[in-house]
Amino acid sequence: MIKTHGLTKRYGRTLAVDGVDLDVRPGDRYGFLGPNGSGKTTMVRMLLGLVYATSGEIEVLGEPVPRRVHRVLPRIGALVEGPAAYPHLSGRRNLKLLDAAGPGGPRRTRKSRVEDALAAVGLSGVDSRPVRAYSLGMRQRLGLASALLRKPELLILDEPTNGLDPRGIHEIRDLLIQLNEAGTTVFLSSHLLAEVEQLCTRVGVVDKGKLVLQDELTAVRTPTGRVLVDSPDPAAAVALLDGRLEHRDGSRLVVRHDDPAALNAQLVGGGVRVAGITEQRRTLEEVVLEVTTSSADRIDGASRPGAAP
Ligand SMILES: Nc1ncnc2c1ncn2[C@@H]1O[C@H](COP(=O)(O)OP(=O)(O)OP(=O)(O)O)[C@@H](O)[C@H]1O
Repeated sequence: MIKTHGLTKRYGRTLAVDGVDLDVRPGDRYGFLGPNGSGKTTMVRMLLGLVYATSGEIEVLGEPVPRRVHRVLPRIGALVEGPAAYPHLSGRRNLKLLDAAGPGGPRRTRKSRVEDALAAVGLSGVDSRPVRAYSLGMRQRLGLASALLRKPELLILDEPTNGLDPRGIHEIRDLLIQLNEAGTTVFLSSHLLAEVEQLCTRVGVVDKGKLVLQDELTAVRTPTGRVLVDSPDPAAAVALLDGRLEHRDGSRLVVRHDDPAALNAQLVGGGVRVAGITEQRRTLEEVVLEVTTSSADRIDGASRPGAAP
């Protein structure tokens, strides 16, 4: 779906993207994760032919970009930082103009295409007020609606939940999962670990322009060699565990063990009731901290004494 080879972008002395080999496969919900300033936006812009690479190759939907980007763009939906819209027109009017401008489909079905896109992003009740009166979250939703107008095979989204409140984030996540299950491949950039962990099936981690990790989320989140047990008979469980108990918090036990099924059989066989049992896996945060260096510009700039808030 998206492949890059040795993709590099230099702005003067700044190496914004450094030799990235991206591999986004059909059906992925791919999270491109990195702190602010790590090169995510530059990467997204290069994929869309908006910025030229210094070196390296890009292929999107089997076509070389930027050379054949005109063939690619009608098949994808994109949302890049600060979605553009005519501020004096309503969201609905903006979408109609956008639909008319592209190879969206016949004019008589335009209204239904626009209403479908508005409904998908939770904006169907929007009135005729101009876009300049929209909140940041509404603008973001409108941007997503424009990305959906052409029922794209691939969505490329730069920080799609920027400016949304928790409910909005939840709705957009559900929408992206729904679209993905209906066949759309989703590529999104984000600096939010939790967002990627909850939404994505595959993850790429970028650090100072370099791709330091790329894999399926389940492969990344490897087992820790611990099993989490919840039992209404914790004391009896501990007695059976033979020194393998690592931690106990009320009815919850952390046990050094790598086979939850075998442990469950042992506990139940010993007369211990088990309310819940799962294998503990590393969190995405632990994995990311391991593969990235400390991020110079993460947040610390604003918290320095005397720095502007
Ligand atoms: N047009 C430009 N001219 C010069 N430097 C740039 C330009 N665009 C980006 N950069 C630099 O390239 C690096 C990567 O920036 P980029 O915006 O791609 O990162 P990002 O991960 O998207 O960050 P953010 O989430 O803050 O947008 C930064 O050091 C940035 O200052």
